[in-house]
Amino acid sequence: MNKFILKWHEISERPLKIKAQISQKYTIKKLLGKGSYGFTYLVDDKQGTRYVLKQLRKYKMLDDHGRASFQREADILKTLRHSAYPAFYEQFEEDGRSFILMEYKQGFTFEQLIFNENHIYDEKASFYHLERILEIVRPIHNLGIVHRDLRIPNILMNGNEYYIIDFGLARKVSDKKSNEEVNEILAKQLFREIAFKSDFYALGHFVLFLLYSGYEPETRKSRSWEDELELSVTSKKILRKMLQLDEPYHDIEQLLMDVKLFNGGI
Ligand SMILES: Nc1ncnc2c1ncn2[C@@H]1O[C@H](COP(=O)(O)OP(=O)(O)OP(=O)(O)O)[C@@H](O)[C@H]1O
Repeated sequence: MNKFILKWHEISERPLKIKAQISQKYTIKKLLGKGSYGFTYLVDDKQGTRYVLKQLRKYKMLDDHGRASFQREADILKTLRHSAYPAFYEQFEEDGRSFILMEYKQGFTFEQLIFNENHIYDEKASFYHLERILEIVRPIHNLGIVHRDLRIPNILMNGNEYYIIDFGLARKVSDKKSNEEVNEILAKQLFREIAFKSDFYALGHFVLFLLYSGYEPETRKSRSWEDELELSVTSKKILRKMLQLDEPYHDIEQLLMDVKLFNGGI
C-alpha cells in the first residue's frame, strides 16, 4: 500500500462507539488512546470489572509488520506475569478486528501527575521515583526484553505502587536477526534502539520531566538542562550516562547501584 492510502486508512477508521458490546462480554466505556497501530479502550464485563482492550487497526491487520508487532505485545504481556505490569487475559478476533484484553492498572500516569495534578519533584524525590521504577524495569530486562517506550504517560503510580504499561514497542534483545535491521534504521533514535541503554535513555528524559516540574525560568534564554537545573555533581553524572552524553550504562545493575548510592540506600 502506498503512503497516501495508508494515511487515508489511518484517518478514516473510527474507533468503536461507547456502549458497544464486544465478544458478547465487554462494553466499551471510554476511548483511552488512539495511535497509528490502533485504539485503546476502557471496557467492563457484566460483573463491572474493568479491563483495557487494545484493538489493532483493520488495515494494520493486512500488514505482516502490524500484525507481528500486535502479536509481540500479547506475547510479551503473557511472558511478564508480574504485578507491576498489566496481566494478559485474552486475545480474540471479531468482525475482522483483532483485540487484546489486559488488566486495567488504576493510578495516575506521571504525565497526569505533572501536568494535571501539578506535582513538583525536587532532586531527592525524582531520584527516589527513579529507583522505584528501575526496580520494576529490572524484571523486564532480566527476561531480555527492552520496553523502548518508558515515557511519562506509560509509567503509573497508585499510592506506593508503580506500574509500567504499553508494551507495544517492547522487543527481545535476543531477536538478533530482525533487530539488526531495526537498529540500523533507528541507530540515531537513542530511545528506540533494541538495547537496554535505550530504556535508560528514556528514563533519563523521564527524570528531566520530573526535575523540570519545579523549574521557574529566570531568563527568556533557553539553556541546557545542566545549566538550568540546580543539580548535584553525582546526579548530573548519572543523568549524563543515562542520556548517553558520557559512556552509557549497559546494564540495569550498574545504574541501580549508582542511584541507590545516591539515594543513600546502600
Ligand atoms: N493497562 C492499562 N491500565 C491502565 N491504563 C492504561 C493501560 N493501558 C493503557 N492505558 C491508558 O491508555 C492510554 C493510551 O494507551 P496506550 O499507551 O496503549 O496507547 P497509545 O495510543 O500508544 O498512547 P501513548 O501515546 O500515550 O502511549 C495510556 O496513556 C494510559 O493512560
